[in-house]
Amino acid sequence: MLEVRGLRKSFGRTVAVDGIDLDVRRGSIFGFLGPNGAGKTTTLSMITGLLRPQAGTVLVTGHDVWRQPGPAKRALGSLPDRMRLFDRLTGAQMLYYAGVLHGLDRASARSRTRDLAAALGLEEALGRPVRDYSVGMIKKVSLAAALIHSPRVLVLDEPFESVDPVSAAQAIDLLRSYARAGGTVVLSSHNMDLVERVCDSVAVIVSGRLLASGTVDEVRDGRSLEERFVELAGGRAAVEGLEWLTTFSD
Ligand SMILES: Nc1ncnc2c1ncn2[C@@H]1O[C@H](COP(=O)(O)OP(=O)(O)OP(=O)(O)O)[C@@H](O)[C@H]1O
Repeated sequence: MLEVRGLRKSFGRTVAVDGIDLDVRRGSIFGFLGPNGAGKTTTLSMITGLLRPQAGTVLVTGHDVWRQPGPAKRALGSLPDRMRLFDRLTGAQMLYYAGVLHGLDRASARSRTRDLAAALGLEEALGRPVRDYSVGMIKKVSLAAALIHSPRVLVLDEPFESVDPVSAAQAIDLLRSYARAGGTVVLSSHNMDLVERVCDSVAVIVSGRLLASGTVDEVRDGRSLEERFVELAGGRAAVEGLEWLTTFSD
């Protein structure tokens, strides 16, 4: 469903993504892991067509995101990082807007809004402006907006960030049933427990390069995913030179 080849992007002298290849199968949930600044958001933004790569190709359901943007983008649902929202709309208006923008008729946009709000625990919030939402509620309404047109491929940048455990469990149930029905999910996360619970396969990106990819068990290689991740990311830095921190200001 998703085929990425030789993806590359620099910002000035910073090489953010340095030749990434990825394949994600239909019906699977793929986790994209990496330390801060590793290149996850840059990669996901190139996959969804928000950012133009300097080299490489992205095929979504066989369609090139840059050469055939129409069919590729119709197949995609996306939750970008730090997305600017039309936050004077209420949650219900925002989801209705996302639905009709993707070609749903009005009645379907309204009924799917209700279904998604129920599945993600957003019913009480639907009538309030999105700008009054908490960070976690914004994630949930953005996830609902990504799902409303039932895309073939979902690309979610840190969908669980700031989301409480009950809501995260609801979101995971929803993603699992979506994947069982043949949907494909690519998500990035720093939460290793959630990734181990929800993902079939993972890839670890460090400094713009993939250092490991495969099933969760293959990448874990007999350890916990967190231990393996820390090792791939270069281990923990020793806390030195911060003696002043324990002198306390008073
Ligand atoms: N628009 C930009 N202009 C300049 N540099 C950028 C820009 N976007 C990203 N970068 C740089 O590219 C690198 C990769 O950033 P990216 O946001 O993809 O990392 P990330 O893995 O998503 O990090 P995090 O886990 O902190 O969200 C970083 O060094 C970042 O500073």
